[in-house]
Amino acid sequence: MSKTNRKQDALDYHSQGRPGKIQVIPTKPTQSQRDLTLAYSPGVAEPCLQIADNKEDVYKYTAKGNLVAVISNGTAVLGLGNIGPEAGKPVMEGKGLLFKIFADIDVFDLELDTTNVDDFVKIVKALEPTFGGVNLEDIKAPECFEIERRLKEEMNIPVMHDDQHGTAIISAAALINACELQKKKLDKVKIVVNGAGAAAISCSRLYVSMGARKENIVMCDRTGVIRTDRSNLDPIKAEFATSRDLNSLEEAMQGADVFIGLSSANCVSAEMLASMAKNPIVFAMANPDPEIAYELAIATRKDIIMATGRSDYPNQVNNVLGFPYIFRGALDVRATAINEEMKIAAVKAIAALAKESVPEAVNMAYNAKNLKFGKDYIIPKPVDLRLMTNVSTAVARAAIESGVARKVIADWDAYTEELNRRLGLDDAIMRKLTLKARSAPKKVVFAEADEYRILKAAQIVKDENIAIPVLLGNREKIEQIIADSALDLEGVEIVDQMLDTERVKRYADALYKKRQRKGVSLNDAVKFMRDRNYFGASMVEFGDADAMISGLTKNYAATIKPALQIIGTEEGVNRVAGMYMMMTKKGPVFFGDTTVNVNPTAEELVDITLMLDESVKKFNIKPRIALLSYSNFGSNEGAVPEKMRKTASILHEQHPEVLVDGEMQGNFAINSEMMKENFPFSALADAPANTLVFPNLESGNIAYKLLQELGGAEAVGPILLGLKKPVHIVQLGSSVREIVNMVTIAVVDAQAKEAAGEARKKGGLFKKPTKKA
Ligand SMILES: NC(=O)C1=CN([C@@H]2O[C@H](COP(=O)(O)OP(=O)(O)OC[C@H]3O[C@@H](n4cnc5c(N)ncnc54)[C@H](OP(=O)(O)O)[C@@H]3O)[C@@H](O)[C@H]2O)C=CC1
Ligand SMILES: CC(=O)C(=O)O
Ligand SMILES: [Mg+2]
Repeated sequence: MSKTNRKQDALDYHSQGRPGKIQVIPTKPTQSQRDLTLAYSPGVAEPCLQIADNKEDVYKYTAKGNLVAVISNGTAVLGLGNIGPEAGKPVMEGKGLLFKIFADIDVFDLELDTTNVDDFVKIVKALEPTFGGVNLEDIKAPECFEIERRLKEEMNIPVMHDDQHGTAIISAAALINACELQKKKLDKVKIVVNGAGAAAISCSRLYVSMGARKENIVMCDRTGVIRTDRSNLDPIKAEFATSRDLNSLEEAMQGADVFIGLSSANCVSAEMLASMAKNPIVFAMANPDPEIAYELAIATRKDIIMATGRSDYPNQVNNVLGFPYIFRGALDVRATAINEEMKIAAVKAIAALAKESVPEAVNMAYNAKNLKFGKDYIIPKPVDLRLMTNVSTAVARAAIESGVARKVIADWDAYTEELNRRLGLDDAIMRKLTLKARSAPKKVVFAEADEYRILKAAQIVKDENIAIPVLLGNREKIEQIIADSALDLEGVEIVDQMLDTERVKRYADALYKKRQRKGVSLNDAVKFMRDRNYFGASMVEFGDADAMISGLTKNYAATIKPALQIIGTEEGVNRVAGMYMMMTKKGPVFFGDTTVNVNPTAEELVDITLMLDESVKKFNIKPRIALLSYSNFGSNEGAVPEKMRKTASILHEQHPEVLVDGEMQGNFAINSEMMKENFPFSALADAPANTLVFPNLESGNIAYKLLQELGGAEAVGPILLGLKKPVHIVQLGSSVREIVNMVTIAVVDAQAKEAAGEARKKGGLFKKPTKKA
């Protein structure tokens, strides 16, 4: 894309539709006259009076606790300089947008038409009743230092000048990691800082507090090197003045280990970079254009670690990685300040996160195969949702421990869940299942281990200790993909069924015994074992693995058939069925059958309902089951309503312990108020259904797919019900996240089946067959 096009795109982005980037949205219902009476006069007087009695109640009855002011006077907007408050507004709105999407914090951006420090301080101070925190932005040095100092002293809510401290926190995290990768010690490195403004001074101060030596720092401004013998030396710049005989940036750069650019575009040359020490670290952070272009820098030095403030190159060192989460943590404990302890906690959390395995969603967002801690990935990416939990939690903890919190967090797991919920990641169930899986990880055989996504999922479940993966397939091919994608699967067992003649024979013998009267010869059985779905299912049957995952590249029937022939259904169960756990905004809802039975009879639907009932209980959820149709309790005639009615009647008669009702329409099933008003006799009148039984495969399948695409619900499944041992089949083309979810469920399923087997054995009801392998 040409530069002119990009310019027009950026202008269009801001001007099209409703101008600007943010709007205010009510958080309470406003449909009825009653709502309006409560929202405004007279109802609103009640919270007013409560707050008048107790000022702290402002946090209870208003948006204050989640509202941050982003305040600027436009005197140092990005690296564009003093362009004024109106011209700075797009940046401040942009920060508002980032606060919201990354940390669910609401922002009013305020652009003040004053360069006078006293006026600025007076205005902001008077805003304290409105806001939970203040983010000062793009105010030039040296005024910014006094403004921030005075506001911190005089205000009782957290105040942070982000260009100072946000930048310092992120760049310090990046610097620690870059030093480690370049094998340099922070207390030894020679640092050149170009720029002596808000960002540069604060970054240098933080590096010193983290171990860098002041005497190893040379700072430059527009005039050149800041020397102790400079006349009229600004007292803040004097803090980093050097007594060394250096006159220019060019001279300062010679032999330096680290360059920190917080100045303006293109003021560093290739020659300057070439003169730096071995394995240099260069953070050219001026926005929007860095001190030296990324391409030029990496072409000049092969041994460089290069970072910029931009999102379109590797290593974006930008304060966006910090401010949303620092304020989130501070607001959540109602901190009175953002202090050094909280900043250092943020540095450590960000630096540590870069070393953890990268979620596939992040890889996908950057079109990367497998981002990994290294020269091109020294700090996390801004889209990494784990920043929210890791950084906010670290900041909140530090606030409590350092005594600036007015609210204490007692249950940190619940807090983490709350943070995830804010991001719409309300998959508490999946997290609980993950914990359960981790408590006793099981051996899971991956039948399609020559697929990158399967291998990436195997690495994740191994890293997270959810399962012990076994990779089934051509060894050479698997090892090649692992090497090409830099996956870490060291020590993981690979089974190549083509070369494992002993097991092929053993498994084929068993299959032959089972199927010899169904047209399968021993020769056929041996041939079948070359198919990984037959071999994998046999591994599970023989106890060589506890569960199998397959189906990514084959259709459902091709995977399910071997499992049925080799493993078979559970005792007393005549069929298998598929269930989806749909993660909706209203919590998890289970859908069945979505995968196997095309047009089940009422009797077959009874079996399916009982299987769903059993399975939902395994998730520690009390099933509330609705039998769906286009009719409510006889309101319409037709084959389908009749079938569902018959299913309900058999279940009510033969299984009164199951909480089920029908037939009913989908909206009544999940809206208990509607149900109560119209059908108060229904078993689902008190609370909505959480398990939906569909009359046939097409309705179930269509419903879950539409909900996934239009409703934004995550689908976990299909969870195969009814098999004696856990075989789970991921959908054709599933994502890594979906595969990991299925492995987690397979492990929990294996644990449950093992426990049920033990219980039966103890009760003498069922003698477990002795394992042969
Ligand atoms: N990546 C990130 O996250 C962030 C990047 N920044 C970037 O850092 C830069 C500075 O921002 P901020 O500190 O807020 O602004 P300030 O106005 O407070 O400071 C700017 C400083 O840069 C110096 N400077 C400007 N041009 C040059 C040059 N060619 N050579 C040497 N020094 C120069 C100025 O020198 P003098 O004192 O002589 O005028 C001044 O000291 C901007 O480009 C901004 O985009 C800032 C915050 C975050
Ligand atoms: C990123 C930022 O805050 C700046 O460049 O000013
Ligand atoms: Mg800024």
